[in-house]
Amino acid sequence: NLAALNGHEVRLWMRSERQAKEIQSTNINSRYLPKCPLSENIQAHLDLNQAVQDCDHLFVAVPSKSVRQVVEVVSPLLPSKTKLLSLTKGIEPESFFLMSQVLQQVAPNHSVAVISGPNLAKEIAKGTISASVVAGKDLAQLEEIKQIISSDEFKIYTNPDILGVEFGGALKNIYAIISGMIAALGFGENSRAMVVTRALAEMTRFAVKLGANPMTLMGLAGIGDLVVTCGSAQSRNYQVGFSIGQGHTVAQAVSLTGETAEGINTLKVIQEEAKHLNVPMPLVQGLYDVIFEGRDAEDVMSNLMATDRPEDVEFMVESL
Ligand SMILES: NC(=O)C1=CN([C@@H]2O[C@H](COP(=O)(O)OP(=O)(O)OC[C@H]3O[C@@H](n4cnc5c(N)ncnc54)[C@H](O)[C@@H]3O)[C@@H](O)[C@H]2O)C=CC1
Ligand SMILES: O=C(CO)COP(=O)(O)O
Repeated sequence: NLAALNGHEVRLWMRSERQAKEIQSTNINSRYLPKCPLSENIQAHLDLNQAVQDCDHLFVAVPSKSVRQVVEVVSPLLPSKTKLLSLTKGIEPESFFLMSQVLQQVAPNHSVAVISGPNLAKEIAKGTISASVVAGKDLAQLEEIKQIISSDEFKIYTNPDILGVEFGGALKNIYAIISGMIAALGFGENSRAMVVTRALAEMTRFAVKLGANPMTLMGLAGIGDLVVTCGSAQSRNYQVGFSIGQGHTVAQAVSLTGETAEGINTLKVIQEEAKHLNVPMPLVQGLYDVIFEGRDAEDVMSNLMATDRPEDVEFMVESL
């Protein structure tokens, strides 16, 4: 919608004929954005071939579990000029690939960039002021993306560190679940602030182990997204955590949101990889114990910090 409001022709590929017809006739997507009239520059298409014909930029915004299968279908249909942008925040379990790595593998002859940051979709659709960070090797592509979706209400920053941007966006969903869970358990604002701070330490520790720049996690894709997702009941991951804290099972909690909550899948992948790489992540392990080992949430959260490292911050910036 941001691109369409800037006058660009936007084609939305949809599987539901009812939803496509609704958007074509009313410019409303009642299933996901019921109160946000969409730009008339958006055309809904059921036919993927039509949707990507002569396409300059392909925005991939499906859940991480679907990215590979969708891009495998669409890749052969793309013109050679098409550049790919991933909006998806997740990690592929089997390969431990980030979304940019999946896209690069499936569409090796196309430029790939990623976008992430504090971006609750409904607020962006309502035009509230937001910002995102884009990362990628093709600097022309980053500039084009800025031109396509920037506005007075939506600012785009750039960062060369694709790993840091993608790990920030994927890992923050785990901590949003914890934040919702402790809110439901009656822990206070101080506890949330401690969780957010220690989450940043864990995310940075892990991302740096995988080659990211620690300073990237101090930006929109790290602390920015962590703050909004851990602090807002609009976050589906926060909602899932809150429901779990109320005593619902994970399956019940996920179905209550009715939308995608990437944090459950990301938790499984990160817990396993952190153990394999010997990266201490007590918050990740604690949530894993609650969700997959059936440990009592209150006990786990109360004892959690006993196992954390004593340093407040680990990545001291050398004197500038
Ligand atoms: N909703 C938000 O506020 C934000 C979401 N994201 C990320 O965007 C990604 C997608 O999540 P949402 O759009 O929020 O989820 P959603 O559950 O709201 O919508 C997912 C969309 O993908 C479609 N879809 C699912 N599987 C598909 C498949 N195999 N083939 C074709 N279409 C398929 C669904 O029909 C639906 O339209 C996630 O990784 C999420 O973290 C990123 C920033 C903000
Ligand atoms: O990524 C998001 C905000 O930046 C959306 O968060 P949820 O997926 O938890 O709703």
